[in-house]
Amino acid sequence: MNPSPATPPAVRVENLTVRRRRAVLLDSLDLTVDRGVHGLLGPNGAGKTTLLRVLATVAAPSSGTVELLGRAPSSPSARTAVRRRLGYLPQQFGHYPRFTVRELVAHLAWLKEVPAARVPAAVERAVDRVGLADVLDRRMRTLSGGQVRRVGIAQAIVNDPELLVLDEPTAGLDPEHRAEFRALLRELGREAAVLVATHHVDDVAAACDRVTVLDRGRRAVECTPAELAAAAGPEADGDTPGVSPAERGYTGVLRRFRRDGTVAPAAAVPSPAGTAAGASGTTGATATEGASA
Ligand SMILES: Nc1ncnc2c1ncn2[C@@H]1O[C@H](COP(=O)(O)OP(=O)(O)OP(=O)(O)O)[C@@H](O)[C@H]1O
Repeated sequence: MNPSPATPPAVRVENLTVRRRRAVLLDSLDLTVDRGVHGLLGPNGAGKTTLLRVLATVAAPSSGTVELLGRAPSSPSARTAVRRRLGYLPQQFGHYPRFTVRELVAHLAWLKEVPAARVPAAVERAVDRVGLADVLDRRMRTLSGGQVRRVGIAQAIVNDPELLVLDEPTAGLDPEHRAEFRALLRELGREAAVLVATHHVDDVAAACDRVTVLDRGRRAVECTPAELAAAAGPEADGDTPGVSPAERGYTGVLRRFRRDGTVAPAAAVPSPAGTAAGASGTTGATATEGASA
């Protein structure tokens, strides 16, 4: 019997560098992402959006290797093939204010070449999954900012993508819908590779299997949320009230990375049971190298 060929990772990035004029936005980055939810953390300007734009095939790398769903998106036909299997919520989700929610999501489904007969049901399912079934036939211009963001998530998942790239999906969402979105993220991660950039460290702790912390275009660490929570070290702010273990771990990792230029994987590993900040699906592995309308 022939063994089945190994499935390539959804994302394989090696030595990725992105330069714009004289600035280095991403510096020799390595990243491998498989099925599950992978969080991307980092301060303003760290390069999260730049990385996600490359992974969504809307920005080109200056150098390095990028493979998405097993192929390099280096030709127009390869990019089209990848985009059919990709979902992307950009940081700025542009839309047509006069379209209804149904029309907008259907339009995006059409752009992603979802077979016409499947579009109506796919639209209703995607909109229902983000909790907007009751505004399906409302015009976009009548929605709140948080509702528009959720339509953005609906259009990203309407084609049941194998690779889902979400840039700050919870920006502007109220606490109830953020909690619902975490549950949706976990559900999506069972079927797809999901990359999510956020400033909500606790969203990562609650919904991600792995996390990468970027700083100034470089990777500070890649680990599980439990390892991040356990990595606070003396650099983080003690037991500041209101600061979660995951947030302390994030701060400690960043400060150590800036001081030493590296964060040893061992620093992120010790994770006695119960110290994780609600991490789900963590494997305990050591830190590894790893269209808007
Ligand atoms: N087209 C461009 N030309 C030059 N510099 C750019 C360009 N786009 C982004 N930058 C710079 O690249 C850096 C990384 O930006 P990026 O938007 O990727 O960061 P980010 O981590 O997503 O930040 P934020 O959390 O604020 O959204 C920033 O310093 C930004 O000013």
